[in-house]
Amino acid sequence: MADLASRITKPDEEPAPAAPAAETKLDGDEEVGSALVDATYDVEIKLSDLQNEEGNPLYSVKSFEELGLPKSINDGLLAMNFKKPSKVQETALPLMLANPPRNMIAQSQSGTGKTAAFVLTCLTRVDLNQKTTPQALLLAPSRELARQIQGVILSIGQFCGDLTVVAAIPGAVARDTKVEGSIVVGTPGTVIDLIKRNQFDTKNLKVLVIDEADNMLDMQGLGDQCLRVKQKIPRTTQILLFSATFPDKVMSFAEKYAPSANQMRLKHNDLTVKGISQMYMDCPDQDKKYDILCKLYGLMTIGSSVIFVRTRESADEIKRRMESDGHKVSVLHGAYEGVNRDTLLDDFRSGRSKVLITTNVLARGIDVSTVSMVINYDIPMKGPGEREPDAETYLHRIGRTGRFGRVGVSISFVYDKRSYQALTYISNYYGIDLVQLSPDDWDETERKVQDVLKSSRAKPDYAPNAIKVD
Ligand SMILES: Nc1ncnc2c1ncn2[C@@H]1O[C@H](COP(=O)(O)OP(=O)(O)OP(=O)(O)O)[C@@H](O)[C@H]1O
Repeated sequence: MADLASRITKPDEEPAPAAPAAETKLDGDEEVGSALVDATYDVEIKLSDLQNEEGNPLYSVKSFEELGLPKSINDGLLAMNFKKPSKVQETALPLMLANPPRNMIAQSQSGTGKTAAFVLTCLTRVDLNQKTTPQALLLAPSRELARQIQGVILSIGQFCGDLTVVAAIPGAVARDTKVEGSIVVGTPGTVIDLIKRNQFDTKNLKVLVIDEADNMLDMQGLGDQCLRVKQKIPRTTQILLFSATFPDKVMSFAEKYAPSANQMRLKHNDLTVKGISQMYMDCPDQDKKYDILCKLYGLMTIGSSVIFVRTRESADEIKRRMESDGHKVSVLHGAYEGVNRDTLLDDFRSGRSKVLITTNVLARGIDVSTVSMVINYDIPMKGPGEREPDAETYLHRIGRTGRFGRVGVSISFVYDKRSYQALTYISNYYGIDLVQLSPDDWDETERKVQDVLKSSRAKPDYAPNAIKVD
């Protein structure tokens, strides 16, 4: 307990200020119009300031044009309102685009634009005139993330002519059809099945991207399937591994999987994103967690939020109870069928549903810019008997908010010695100061959370990629 106490700010202290500093200004939103910006808010964001701040993961000195990308791709970036690359884009892109192609292992904080970095590489490397020949394969751990990446490819590549991108996810490719597209994005199990059934010809693949690579290459999980994919692709295929986390135990395997790779690595202490204010709620016991959750929602008008729980059953149970208490919530986990899952996430993305209760299935990669709060209803644990704190999953979960310079709050619920110790371990691992919230002082809790959220609430219809950059 003493450990956590040294890491947390005392209840009567101010919460850590949300980055960026309160004096910075929020620019209008080019796409949705400046009328949406509430001028009375004094905490405002300016992405260009963050991108000029050395040491910030969004910092860059170059423009996309200087990275030598084709005009059609630059036009796509412009249409998405990407004015300047982030650090991972600026640093990794020239290395990935150099010839002869070299493998890459790249680590960068959550929400800092890794997807565009590898998508730009794929779009630059494939011959888009060969519309039916798969030349780039991107693998992700969930159907939601694969679909999201497919969307990013189609957006960035919107001026690249007749771009064909196939989603190789459960139920998407009929048994008797060939995978015909320049780029394929999928989950490893489905991709292996398609290769086995000769539906997917891999012999022309020039690039293989593995997103969330530490998770994908973990031999307790999807590692075996990723190895099988590698055995089926040409030896010359450029391999790109991306994640916000690369624990040492996976790293040696990653280095074998992508030999002689260029590497971009981060230290534990540099992994957290400043825009996410990390807090914890000291709950009296397990049973009170639910009441505290409802109280939190009752008190606060929060943008969109995600509640992470340990099991599918508790996700369903919390949904049932919250609904019977008059809250409108959605739930998504692995027990749901594919297309249902797509609808659920689409509802959440569009704001039709504002609260999403989920398991670790959505802990990684999902990019919904309106998410201003993440709740760790259960502290993530891993290993046999779930006895070890899962610092990686913690980081990915909280990273669903605070994306690309936005601000957000994460609240982790602790209630007993074990959960308290697990959070202590996680906060020490990343060197973070967690702010304590007390269920006995709701005025103070509300103030601490709202202090952070008011800047993101200034733009209720915050569209993805819609921060205006000077
Ligand atoms: N250069 C840029 N300018 C403005 N917005 C950008 C830029 N690059 C990426 N973005 C936006 O930033 C958000 C986060 O990007 P992305 O999803 O790629 O993060 P990530 O690093 O892959 O995060 P995670 O580790 O959670 O998967 C997206 O909404 C994306 O559109």
